[in-house]
Amino acid sequence: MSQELIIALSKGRILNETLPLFEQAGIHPLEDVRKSRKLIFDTNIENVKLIIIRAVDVPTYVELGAADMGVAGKDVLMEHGAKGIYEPLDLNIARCRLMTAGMKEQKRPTGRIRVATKFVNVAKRYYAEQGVQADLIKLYGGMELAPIMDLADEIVDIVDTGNTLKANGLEAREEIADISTRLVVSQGAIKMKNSLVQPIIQKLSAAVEAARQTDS
Ligand SMILES: Nc1ncnc2c1ncn2[C@@H]1O[C@H](COP(=O)(O)OP(=O)(O)OP(=O)(O)O)[C@@H](O)[C@H]1O
Ligand SMILES: O=P(O)(O)OC[C@H]1O[C@H](OP(=O)(O)OP(=O)(O)O)[C@H](O)[C@@H]1O
Repeated sequence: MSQELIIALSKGRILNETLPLFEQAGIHPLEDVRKSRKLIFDTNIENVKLIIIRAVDVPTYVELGAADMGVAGKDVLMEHGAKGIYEPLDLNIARCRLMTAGMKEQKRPTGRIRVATKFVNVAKRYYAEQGVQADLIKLYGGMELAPIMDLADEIVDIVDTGNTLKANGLEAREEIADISTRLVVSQGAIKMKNSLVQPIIQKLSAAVEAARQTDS
């Protein structure tokens, strides 16, 4: 029996940029994933299937081997910890920065601070490295509201254009990491399905390079 390969794609913002890269690499779903309520899709390659799940769940599927490969933001991978997951390729999409931010022209208070974020693990590590005592407040979106409502002194969030910060009277403070979307591969797939995995990495790598050339 031929081996099956499962690739987990993040739905939401990344998906629109991921599908054309996969198409260029010779893999496309057999139906329009944006119109379907299905979560698992056959592709033009008989033994390759796509699952389309929330971005935060991609590292879990790949780490536990329920998916062989995945596509997720570096922010999500950093937050998850992504132990034992290989990260062979930067797909160079959804580029943004993970930053601290606070109310415009207000300094960070001295002593303990309250930090609201989706990225509690990354934030905890970052403030500890900076020698800042931080109480983390887990939120699931709209982080920019937290300092306005005096729920937090600072936030840790994604910044792209900076428009969301500006529209809410906040400013970026420190950069924690440069973020882009990565291709990840499970330990098991590297060991047991390398003959399926390697050609996909190579073709995606060529697609990323072609996109880079078009952009420049
Ligand atoms: N404003 C942005 N500009 C560019 N890239 C972004 C931006 N916001 C998030 N990203 C990147 O895109 C990824 C997916 O973003 P998206 O907004 O779809 O996810 P999410 O809000 O975490 O997902 P969900 O809707 O499941 O909660 C993030 O993990 C990050 O890497
Ligand atoms: O710098 P900008 O270009 O304004 O982009 C940054 C915004 O984009 C993301 O939010 P998203 O739209 O995913 O909503 P969320 O807050 O619900 O996660 C992020 O959390 C910021 O709020």
